[in-house]
Amino acid sequence: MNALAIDNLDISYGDSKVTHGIGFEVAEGESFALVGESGSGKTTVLKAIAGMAKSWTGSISVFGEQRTHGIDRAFAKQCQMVFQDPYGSLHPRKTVDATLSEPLTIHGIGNSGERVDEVMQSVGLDRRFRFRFPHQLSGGQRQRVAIARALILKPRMLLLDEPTSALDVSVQAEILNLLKRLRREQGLTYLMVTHNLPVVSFLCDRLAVMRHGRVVEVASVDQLKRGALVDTYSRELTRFSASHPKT
Ligand SMILES: Nc1ncnc2c1ncn2[C@@H]1O[C@H](COP(=O)(O)OP(=O)(O)OP(=O)(O)O)[C@@H](O)[C@H]1O
Repeated sequence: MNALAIDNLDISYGDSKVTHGIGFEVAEGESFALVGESGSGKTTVLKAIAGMAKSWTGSISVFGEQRTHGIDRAFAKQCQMVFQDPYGSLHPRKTVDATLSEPLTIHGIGNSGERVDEVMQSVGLDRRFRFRFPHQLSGGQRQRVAIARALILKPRMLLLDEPTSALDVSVQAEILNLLKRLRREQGLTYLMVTHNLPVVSFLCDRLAVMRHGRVVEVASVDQLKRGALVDTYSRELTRFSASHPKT
């Protein structure tokens, strides 16, 4: 079964249509990247899947279930989103413990103490951080908390919106290694938005290149590494990335 199947997806903000006939599929256990120029609609696609962009037509199916236009509990247990900026996405007045316990309370799951302990361990957060607030953590630690929050309900898929781009370069590799390990250990499926093609090569199996709200090419990471993308814009993007490796 596919983890995700998107077909003919048009997403709008008000009168402005942002994506046009988007379609791609992500297999269970696969790591799939959305790349392309700024404003091409990559984050908007993640938001529509997550129920945060409500005006769309077409079809979005997650583990065989058609998505509705909102956020529902059954979906939240299957699929969670991790945002770019861990500081902005964590409540400043909630401790790590409160942040991680909240989804369990909402879903009526007991055993909260043990589950929080277990998830903190799985993302490499020491116990001593459990009752700290976001401002008492480093950027990398905050992103570990955000990933832990996404994992606490044991979802099968993560939507990752540039999960390392707000972090110091020295911390980016740690978080990428963590995401790679978690995927292997938990059999997770990833759909990740990034500008960084080396990140795609490191963490993904396939990618879709987006431009002006359309998918212009779907390719394997092997093709990317061999410089064998075929679309003119995709080739420009890889050339640009090779000459500007840090962008
Ligand atoms: N909440 C919103 N209301 C209105 N327009 C929006 C909203 N969010 C995004 N847009 C517009 O939708 C288009 C796509 O934005 P989106 O953030 O999906 O692009 P992106 O490819 O993820 O860009 P980036 O790589 O810079 O993050 C842009 O023109 C953007 O200005």
